[in-house]
Amino acid sequence: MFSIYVLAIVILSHLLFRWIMYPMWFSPLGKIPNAHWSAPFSSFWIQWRRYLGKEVETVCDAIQRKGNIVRLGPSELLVNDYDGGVRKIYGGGFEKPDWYTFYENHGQRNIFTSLGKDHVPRRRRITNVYSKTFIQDSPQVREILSTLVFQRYLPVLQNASHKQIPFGILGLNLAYGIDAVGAFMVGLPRATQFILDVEARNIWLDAYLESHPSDYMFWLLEAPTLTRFLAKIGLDPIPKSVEQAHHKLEEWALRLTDETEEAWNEANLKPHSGRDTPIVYNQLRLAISQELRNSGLKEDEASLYEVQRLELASEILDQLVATRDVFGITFTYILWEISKHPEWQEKLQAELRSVPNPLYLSTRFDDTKMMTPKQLEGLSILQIMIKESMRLRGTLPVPNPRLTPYDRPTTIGPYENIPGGVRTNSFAWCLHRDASVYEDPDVWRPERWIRHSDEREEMDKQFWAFGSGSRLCLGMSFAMEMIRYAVAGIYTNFSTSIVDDSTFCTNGHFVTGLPGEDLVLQFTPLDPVSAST
Ligand code: HEM
Repeated sequence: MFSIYVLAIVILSHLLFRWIMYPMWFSPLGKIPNAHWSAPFSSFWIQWRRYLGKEVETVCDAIQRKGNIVRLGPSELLVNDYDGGVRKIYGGGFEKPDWYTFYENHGQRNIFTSLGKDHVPRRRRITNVYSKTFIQDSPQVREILSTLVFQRYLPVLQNASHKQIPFGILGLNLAYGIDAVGAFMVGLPRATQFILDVEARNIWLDAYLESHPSDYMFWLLEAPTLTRFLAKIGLDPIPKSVEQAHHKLEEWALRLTDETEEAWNEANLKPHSGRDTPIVYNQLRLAISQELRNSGLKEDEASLYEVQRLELASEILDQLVATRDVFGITFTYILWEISKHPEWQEKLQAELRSVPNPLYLSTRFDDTKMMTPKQLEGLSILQIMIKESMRLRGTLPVPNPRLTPYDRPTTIGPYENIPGGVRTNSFAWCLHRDASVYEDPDVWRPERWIRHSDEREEMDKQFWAFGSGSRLCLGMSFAMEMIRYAVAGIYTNFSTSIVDDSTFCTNGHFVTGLPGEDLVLQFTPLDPVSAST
């Protein structure tokens, strides 16, 4: 009898030490302030907040109360200290967790989801065509952007402005991003034409929304293993329609890949010209062929191995999904801010119309005389207005999770000996609202980017709209080029004012492109006399 009591006491003491005392006082994470009293013992609290869709406000509140490095769960941290943590975590190549697996297509990893040693060679296949130098010097990119902005996108706005009807801009902006990135990847003739074809656009966007369902993203991102297990025992929390919609997009991407492969083969006989060139596909395809040859496999140039075909399709779909996820929404936020600030809008218009070759929208528009990317980038008012808008709302407020390395203890800020496998989370949203770096962080103030000073250097360093380190956004330079040309095209030719933003940006609401969300603007043509000269 006595020995049973002793055994029970030993077990209880062990459990008490293992699950309460160790995580609270003895673990290296024990020194880090807790966002919630239960954080050392359980992830329930933070996961529940995520489940309720309140992650961002929860972490903002935790930073206010507890500082820039906070414990969210037994093995999970929030890191909002750039020099003490973010730089090391993202610059040091800390691994991505299971969170990203959801973004695989065809069961194949892509650049975004690749892990460990698989990442660098994948990214290297196409980094050169996504580099700023390539994009700014490429005549094909220029042709693509001039076709999309001046022959498709702006005429839609011109039409609305002639009829004096307010225009809901979000759908058009989503379409612009997908059409442009698609044209860059697979060539203009094969890319989508969603700017013009609203019906096809809506079918694709609906399939996207069904396959990325906001009501179930918690399960898909935060609990993929549990979700798979529940599905196996017949308790799948995710409706079948989600997988079906994803499958539909995968089939679509595969068809696009096959069409581009056909064009690739034909181009061996008759090379592509200009904007018809599938720039990214060519690059990927050449790299994959080379890898096949290096591995000793004999490749028949005309037929891709099935795995490579799926890999190409996975990459193409992922980059279009990345564009859908962030580009159109970010671009719409920029137009929203510019529309809210008429005094800055006027400064922008004056700058854009004072250059030697303004981007006037006229039937005589000649893209060979179009402002060059470098000229555009040199327009300071344009630059600072875009940057300030992206500081406030650059992208979806996601945690960009990483894992501390297993092969060595890690130091984050003043906290040493953090073991391997601890999840860290950092949000551009919070870094951009750090009052010690950005004075009055909630205020849209482009002039903060004008002065060159130590403060400006700090602000640039902490500007994290595109992430940092080895997993910096691959599409950053292309996205910035798309934004600059479209914003410049709009404000050379129109003024914008807000008609209705009640479904776009309300307090505590993050736009994801759901039906019902929109930004309705009035486009007023600017001085038609000079616009037709
Ligand atoms: C304004 C538009 C955009 C913003 C704000 C943005 C933001 C980001 C951010 C913050 C990351 C890092 C995510 C992480 O580490 O978890 C990222 C990665 C990535 N983005 Fe973008 N992005 C934009 C447009 C695009 C476009 C147009 C493409 C199309 C090619 C793209 C492709 C990617 C890819 C492939 C990655 C993964 C890179 C890697 O893991 O090596 N993004 N983006």
